[in-house]
Amino acid sequence: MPKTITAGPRTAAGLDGPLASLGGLLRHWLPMQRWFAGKDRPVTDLSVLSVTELFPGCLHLLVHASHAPVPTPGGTSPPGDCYQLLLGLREHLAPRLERAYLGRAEQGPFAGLAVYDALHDPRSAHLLLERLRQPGAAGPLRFEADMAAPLPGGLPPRLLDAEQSNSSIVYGDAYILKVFRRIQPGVNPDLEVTAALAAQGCLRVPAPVAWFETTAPQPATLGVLQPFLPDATDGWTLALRALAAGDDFTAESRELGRAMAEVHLALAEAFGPAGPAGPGENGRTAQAMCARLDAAAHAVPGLRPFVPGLRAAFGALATCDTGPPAQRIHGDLHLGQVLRAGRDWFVIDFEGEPSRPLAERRAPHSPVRDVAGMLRSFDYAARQRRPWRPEWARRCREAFCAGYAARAGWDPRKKHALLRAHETDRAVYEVLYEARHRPDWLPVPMAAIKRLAVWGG
Ligand SMILES: Nc1ncnc2c1ncn2[C@@H]1O[C@H](COP(=O)(O)OP(=O)(O)O)[C@@H](O)[C@H]1O
Ligand SMILES: O=P(O)(O)O[C@H]1O[C@H](CO)[C@@H](O[C@H]2O[C@H](CO)[C@@H](O)[C@H](O)[C@H]2O)[C@H](O)[C@H]1O
Repeated sequence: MPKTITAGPRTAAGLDGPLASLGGLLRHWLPMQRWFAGKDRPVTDLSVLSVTELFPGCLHLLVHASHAPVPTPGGTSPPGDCYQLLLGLREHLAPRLERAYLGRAEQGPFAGLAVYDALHDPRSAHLLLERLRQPGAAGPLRFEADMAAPLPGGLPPRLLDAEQSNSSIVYGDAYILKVFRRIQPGVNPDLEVTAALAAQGCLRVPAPVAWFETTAPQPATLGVLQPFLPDATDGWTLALRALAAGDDFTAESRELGRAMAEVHLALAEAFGPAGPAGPGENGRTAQAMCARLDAAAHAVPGLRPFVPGLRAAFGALATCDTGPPAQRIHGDLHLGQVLRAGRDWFVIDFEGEPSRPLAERRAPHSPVRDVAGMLRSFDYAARQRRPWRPEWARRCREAFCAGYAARAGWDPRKKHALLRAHETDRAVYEVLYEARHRPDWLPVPMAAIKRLAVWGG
């Protein structure tokens, strides 16, 4: 039977009892993972917030990684983050699990056992699906399923190779389980929003069919299972293919704009609009954008010369008093978050920008922010090829906005100040994201920063 071994903070350096010796392995392994958010700051401490034996040979852990506080313009950097881990323990590790290997436990009850990331292990992935098929509890963990849609058993699992913000397992090309890596207290919008849109009858978003959460140390969503679209290709792959072949991508972009407007309408219906932009609302948004810019410029020195030019975009937003009402939005929209199956576009990953606090990600925002995210993505795609194809991106951006306008009833291109400010804010986010996760990609958003700061668009 699954059991909770312990709960409550313990420092890994001084871990006692059954967890002795895991701390050293985690300290080395965690910062190397793509989804680890604190790569730019040394880990000062690791504490285990909860550990549950999910099934024999597999521990479920919530681990808090602390960092030394770094002064920033807004105060100090966040003291750390909580991560979800599933650790396998075996005497002998099969060669196919070598890339999931953390090391060998040296002491305690696991002494001599190989420790590895259990999500790579088909046996653990299979047992995880079995848990979801039989809703119930395991220590602080709760497994829930939409009983209207019973899940078949025995579907072969495969961990998606793509290194992302989370880890996803596909079961028999029928379902996909996203295991969240960075955990914040509260319901994850990727469950909250997809469930609300499903209840709304929105078919553009795969509906959640099962999920799991924890009740300790605080309630939080840990993973969501959704139908897998086996014949779908993501927008990023399609855009790069079109670029490589010299193909036009405007028809797809127009349909994508239309699909996104439909999703926004369904979101407004499901959660309600937050009301028309009141006086001062754009000013408050502009202030928040300025604060994010200052924090990003503090972390990435290359941004600093452009700060005055970028601030002008936020200043223009502050003085403009119109805009579509704020509402729940996607929050991290780009070409990798949309899938095309046949002629239809689907939208996934409603988690929002992973580095923002959950409360902020769940708050209403201008839908222009999502539009800006997608427009930036066309620019990212066009910059993957040499020579750079600005015309290709410009045509896609126009087509996306035209499709959006046709369905939404308002045209993003006519909200110039709003669009420019949101595009600037998104490019600033991207600079920080790339500096932390993919420094080689930094020139891509930096090129947009230069354009936005110097030419204003
Ligand atoms: N319902 C789905 N059907 C088909 N593929 C999917 C589905 N959901 C996600 N994917 C694939 O999995 C990848 C990762 O999913 P995503 O939700 O973006 O995870 P992350 O939060 O880790 O970025 C996507 O880029 C997409 O290729
Ligand atoms: O992992 P997520 O999909 O939640 O999003 C994060 O990673 C994205 C990269 O994988 C990053 O997107 C940026 O790069 C894309 C190309 O790889 C590009 O299409 C996007 O426009 C660009 O923002 C995203 O910002 C980040 O949150």
